[in-house]
Amino acid sequence: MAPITARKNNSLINRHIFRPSLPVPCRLSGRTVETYIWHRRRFHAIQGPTRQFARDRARKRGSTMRARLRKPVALVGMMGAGKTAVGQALARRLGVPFVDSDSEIVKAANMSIAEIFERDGEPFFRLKERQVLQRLITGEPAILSTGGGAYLGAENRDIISRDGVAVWLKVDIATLWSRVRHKDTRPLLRTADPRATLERIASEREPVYALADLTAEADPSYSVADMAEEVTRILATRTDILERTHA
Ligand SMILES: Nc1ncnc2c1ncn2[C@@H]1O[C@H](COP(=O)(O)OP(=O)(O)OP(=O)(O)O)[C@@H](O)[C@H]1O
Ligand SMILES: O=C(O)C1=C[C@@H](O)[C@@H](O)[C@H](O)C1
Ligand SMILES: [Mg+2]
Repeated sequence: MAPITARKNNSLINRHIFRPSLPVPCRLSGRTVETYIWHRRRFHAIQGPTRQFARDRARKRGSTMRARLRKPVALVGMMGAGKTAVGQALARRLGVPFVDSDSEIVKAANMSIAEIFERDGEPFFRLKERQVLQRLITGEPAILSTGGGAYLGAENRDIISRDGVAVWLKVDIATLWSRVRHKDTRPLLRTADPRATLERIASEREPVYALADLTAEADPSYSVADMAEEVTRILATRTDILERTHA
């Protein structure tokens, strides 16, 4: 019989460790059997805590997943706040549909937002935005990402609060700028000094965004998933919005 090399022994051992139902490799050399036993002991030592950890994590995730959204949630806030990116992650997490008012306008018009602004002007865009919001807030639980300027209109705020709740994604200027600076798709930032424009718009709008029912404040270190988790936590502070169905 050809001698079993150390490398071959290891792969055999691994197969038996991860598939313990396989017959014990009793024909292996003494050293291999010792190593095998050592690995199995180690496997059993780590198997318990690892499985417990996996169960805890699944339970934690499961409890979040089993929370039931009771109303439509409209994410509001500045360009680059993450209404679209976080909204998608949040909808997946809660198992509800995701809709985006900007995308719906683009789809309906078959033009980009910049093109609509250019051809028909901002007031026309705002009119379409209001009509789209009215259509999207159906009363069914969903996550609705609004355009950055949508919440400024009093009529839009009424549309949102009639059936749903508004959550402000509050993000500092430096973070917003780092996210929007590389794209020129936002017509309001096509100015000589887009950063100064962003700052001005943010300071004018903040008092209005602050009228939202809830505020989720982003830490600059948050990923999209972290922010979705933070919004979930904030929503869960209101049982009329997010009902936990699993402790
Ligand atoms: N928490 C985050 N961490 C990392 N990147 C993010 C985060 N939130 C958003 N981003 C990124 O920043 C960019 C802008 O985000 P997004 O398009 O979601 O903003 P928005 O609020 O929908 O803006 P707009 O009002 O212009 O539609 C995207 O590339 C997105 O992936
Ligand atoms: O902040 C805004 O006013 C805007 C934000 C985007 O979502 C788009 O709705 C559009 O570019 C206008
Ligand atoms: Mg968006």
